[in-house]
Amino acid sequence: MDEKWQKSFPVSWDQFHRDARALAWRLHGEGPFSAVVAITRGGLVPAAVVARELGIRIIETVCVASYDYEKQGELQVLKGVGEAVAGSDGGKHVLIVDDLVDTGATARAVRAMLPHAHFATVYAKPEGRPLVDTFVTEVSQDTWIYLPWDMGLAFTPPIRDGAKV
Ligand SMILES: O=P(O)(O)OC[C@H]1O[C@H](OP(=O)(O)OP(=O)(O)O)[C@H](O)[C@@H]1O
Ligand SMILES: O=c1[nH]c(=O)c2nc[nH]c2[nH]1
Ligand SMILES: [Mg+2]
Repeated sequence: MDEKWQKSFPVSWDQFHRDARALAWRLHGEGPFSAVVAITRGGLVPAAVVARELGIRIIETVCVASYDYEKQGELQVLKGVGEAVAGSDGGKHVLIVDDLVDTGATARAVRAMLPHAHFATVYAKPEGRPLVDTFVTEVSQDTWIYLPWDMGLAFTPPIRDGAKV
């Protein structure tokens, strides 16, 4: 692990589903929302859960890439928000969903596209937190969140032999 990341926060599918559902509960009172914009790829999974819970059927994507594993590179917007969802009102009644906010670079870029939309993430780190309207769990800035789609089952050495928390 890069020395910038001192702690790890592994999340199972079960836990992620529970946390995404908790996000939907928090968003329930904020709407109504006419559409969800998922920030790919990480936002696709919570967007599906939230859209199911809140009965939203219009799902749009904004495609952004910035990290190559744990290294942050230049932010690239590969696909913007379609006109049908973006409209002319700056995204009023639109819900933007991502898995997490870290430095806030991704959130800042997408917020600029839809300034009046509601921005929601499952996890938030302190630097990015001010950019998010609704989130579920905060983790420290030096924590790397391991999402379930990036992991597989593997042997873990006993604590006595140097297993890391
Ligand atoms: O707040 P930031 O510092 O911008 O980091 C947060 C973003 O980084 C990750 O996406 P990534 O660019 O790795 O692409 P992915 O969703 O396809 O994994 C994560 O899913 C967020 O979208
Ligand atoms: O899987 C991830 N975990 C993180 O903590 C993170 N921060 C930015 N991008 C990230 N992706
Ligand atoms: Mg992402």
